[in-house]
Parts: sequence; structure tokens; C-alpha cells
Amino acid sequence: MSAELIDGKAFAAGLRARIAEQVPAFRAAAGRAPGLAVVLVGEDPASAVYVRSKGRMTREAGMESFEHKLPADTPQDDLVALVDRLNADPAVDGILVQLPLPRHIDEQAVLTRISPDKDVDGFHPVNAGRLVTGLEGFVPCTPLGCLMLLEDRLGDLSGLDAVVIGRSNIVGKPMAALLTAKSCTVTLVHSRTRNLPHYLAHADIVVAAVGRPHFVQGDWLKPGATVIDVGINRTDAGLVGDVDFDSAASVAGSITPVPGGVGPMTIAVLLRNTLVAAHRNAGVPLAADI
Ligand SMILES: Nc1nc(=O)c2c([nH]1)NC[C@@H]1CN(c3ccc(C(=O)N[C@@H](CCC(=O)O)C(=O)O)cc3)C=[N+]21
Repeated sequence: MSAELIDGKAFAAGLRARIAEQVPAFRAAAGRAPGLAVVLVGEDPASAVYVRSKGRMTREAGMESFEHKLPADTPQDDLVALVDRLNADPAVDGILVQLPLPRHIDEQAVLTRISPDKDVDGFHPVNAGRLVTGLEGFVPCTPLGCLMLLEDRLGDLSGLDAVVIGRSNIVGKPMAALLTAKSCTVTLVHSRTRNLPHYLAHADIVVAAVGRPHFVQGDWLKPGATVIDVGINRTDAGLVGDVDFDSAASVAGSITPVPGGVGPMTIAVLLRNTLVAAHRNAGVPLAADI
């Protein structure tokens, strides 16, 4: 291995500490804590673990966590009614409905019901539109966390060749929009792309979000590339990313591990978005850019 490790876990801990430092000033100005509501439908064990650690980290940052656990057979109308109540609740600054939802629920119907001003996941079409047009809004947590790691590592990204692997609304598409806004030359590749190694050979930055364990091979990479692995794949061998870590680490300049890379950034950025939402919703200016 010659690549440097990008320690997302440590970066996320630092970001959470900077967020926690800002909370007392908000409390003093607004007379309340920033509040995050997390809604979990059903009993998916992985989702339950995430929701628990989100709640713990929210409280550790000095914010209020409102957790709503609903049974798997909750009717869509009941979930929408809960979202409406959270939209109207002045103690709630951010609303996160944990995905995936049970099959009988139309995900888009629920996500579009969340007020764009409380949409700390950045999944509402209004916020997706703001991102691509360069307006202020909420940016999805995972791609924003990836961007923070890239800028921390590389400084100005202007002019760099970036390849984003995956075209989901949650990671690939917003990641491509963020890198475009930072003046990278962005190529978005996906499952139908022919000759993927052709594109990767030129990439200074690779963001892999395909959901296939060990997919990206080291010999596809440009030597010295910065590799961000968004994959969280549960295998018999444990949690593994979308990048074949051992072969990639011998070619890349730097690379995120799984676990300990992008995952912890997702939760830290969620808290960051909640703090920003609280300031906007309360009309209190943020003291520092975080
Ligand atoms: N509305 C919504 N928003 C989300 O942001 C959202 C979601 N739904 N559904 C599920 C995915 C997944 N997700 C992760 C968060 C943290 C880690 C994380 O901290 N991972 C640790 C390890 C965790 C472990 O060991 O299982 C790591 O990579 O080091 C991973 C994945 C947020 N998601």
C-alpha cells in the first residue's frame, strides 16, 4: 500500500466538535436548542443502528433529537400526517425519514411532503433544483461529506478530472453537481457505461457509489488519484466498500477506508445541515461558516 488514508472518522469528529461549539450561541439567541426529527418505519436492523447513532450524536452536539419509530405496516397517510405535524412543529428544524421505506409506501410522496426548509437530507426536488442552479439550499449529506474530504485533501479542485460512479439521486447526481460547481471536469458513469476503465484512467478524483463490493480495481486508476469510496456493503467478510481496497491502495495517492471513511461524514454533515436549518428557521445569523 502506498496511498495515504483519508481518515473520515477523525474529520467527522472534528466537524461535530465545531458544530457543538456553535450550539450555545444559537440556544442563547433563539431560546431553544436546534432540533432534528428522525422517522424510522419498520425494523430493518441496519437502519435501527444508524438511527440510534444519529440520535446519540445529535444529543452529544447539544441538539435535541426527536425519534419516531413506526411499525412496518404504517399506512402511507399516517406517515404523511406525521411529516405534516413535524413541518408545523417550531421545535423541529430538520426532518429525516430513514430510507428505504417499506414497499407499500411511495417514497417520493413522503420526501416531497417534507418542508424544503426542514429537508436536512437535501432529498426534496426543490433542494435538488437549488443545487444544480447554484442557489442556497440543503445538499445531501453523503456527497457534501465527500466534497469536504476532497477539499481538505486537495485544496482547490478547479480543473481536476473527476469521475463519479453511480447516478442515484442520493449520491451520484448531487456529487456530480457539487464537483461541477467546484470547476472540475465531471464524468458521470454508471451500470450501462461501456469501457469504464477508459474513463477512470484520466480521473484525478474518483467517487465510487455503485453498491457493488470490491467493484473498482486498482489497475483502472490513474496513479496518484484521490479515491472516495461511498460503498457500504455487508458481506460475510464484514463491511466492505465499492473499491477493491488492496489493489486500489497500491495505485491511488489517497483513499478512504470502509468503515471509517465516508460513513461517519454522513452523520456529521446531517448535524451541520440541522444547525444551518435552525439558524435559517429562527432568523439567527450563523457566526462561522461550517
Ligand atoms: N433519509 C436517509 N438519510 C440517510 O443519510 C441515510 C438513510 N436515509 N438511509 C441509510 C443511509 C446509510 N447511511 C449511513 C450513515 C452512517 C454510516 C456510518 O457511520 N458508517 C460507519 C460504520 C457503520 C457500521 O459499522 O455499520 C462507517 O462507514 O465507518 C453509514 C451509512 C445514512 N443513510
